[in-house]
Amino acid sequence: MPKARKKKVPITSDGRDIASPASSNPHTTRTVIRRFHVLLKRQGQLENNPATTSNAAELKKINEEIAIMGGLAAYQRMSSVGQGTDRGGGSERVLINWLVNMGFSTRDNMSKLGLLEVGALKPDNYASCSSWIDATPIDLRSRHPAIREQDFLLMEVNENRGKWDILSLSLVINFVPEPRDRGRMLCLAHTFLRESGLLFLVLPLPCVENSRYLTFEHLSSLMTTIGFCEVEKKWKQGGKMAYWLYRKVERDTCSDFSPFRKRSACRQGSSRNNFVILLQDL
Ligand SMILES: C[S@@+](CC[C@H](N)C(=O)[O-])C[C@H]1O[C@@H](n2cnc3c(N)ncnc32)[C@H](O)[C@@H]1O
Repeated sequence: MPKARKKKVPITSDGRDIASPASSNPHTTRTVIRRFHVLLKRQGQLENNPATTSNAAELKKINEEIAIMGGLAAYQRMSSVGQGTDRGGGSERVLINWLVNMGFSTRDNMSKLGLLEVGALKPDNYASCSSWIDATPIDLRSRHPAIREQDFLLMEVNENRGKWDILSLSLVINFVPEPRDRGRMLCLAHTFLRESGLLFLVLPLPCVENSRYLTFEHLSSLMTTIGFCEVEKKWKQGGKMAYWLYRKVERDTCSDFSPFRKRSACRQGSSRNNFVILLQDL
């Protein structure tokens, strides 16, 4: 007897429903997210390369695979599953904890802290702190009416210069395929923060622990060059995430971006990844 055929589920659906993350085990989630990163990176490279026939063909194949996987919608769904199960909750908990310890939640007669949350999968990550944090969540693709659909890299510079008390880039830099755009994000964050404003940065630990081009020390000097001073850092051996809190300081007038304009190997070995952040002159 022929086998009954499984009913096909449309995997390219654009469900903006944040309440129903795909059921998935952590291993599947990580595998899919990793594949997305590989595809997005290659997509970015091909889009910036000369338009040859073979590049166009490869780009078409990559775009098809991304679409078959469900596009950004599926990536966001997987990330929100990862946010819940894999990491014991969202990274905002780490930031909130640090801010509470710094006394921000108990300041009298102070206006609320204006927080720009870039790459927000949920609209209410900071709801528990609404008495002292005024959060503005944005994302390339909004999953909820309260999340503004906005590319951070295209935000109006003059409108946002010095506007924000806190800016969150949690698992966003590693999503950006082009290393110079990653650097531009960090520079824009510096511009958008008010004097002494705070930047919350989260990266998957392997981006700094096992990259050929980025170590903790290299990241630290890159951030100093941009004009950030480290306030807090949290990661553990064998963990998945690394968290930092930086304070904006005035950028040195003779800040030299040249050591960060090109890749230079910090570590050797074939098992390394190639994650890198590059800076361009301002
Ligand atoms: C891995 S999710 C991270 C979500 C969440 N912040 C967290 O920590 O789990 C990355 C999100 O960043 C968003 N993103 C990437 N580049 C962006 C940009 N230039 N502007 C706004 N959002 C961006 C993506 O659309 C995606 O939803």
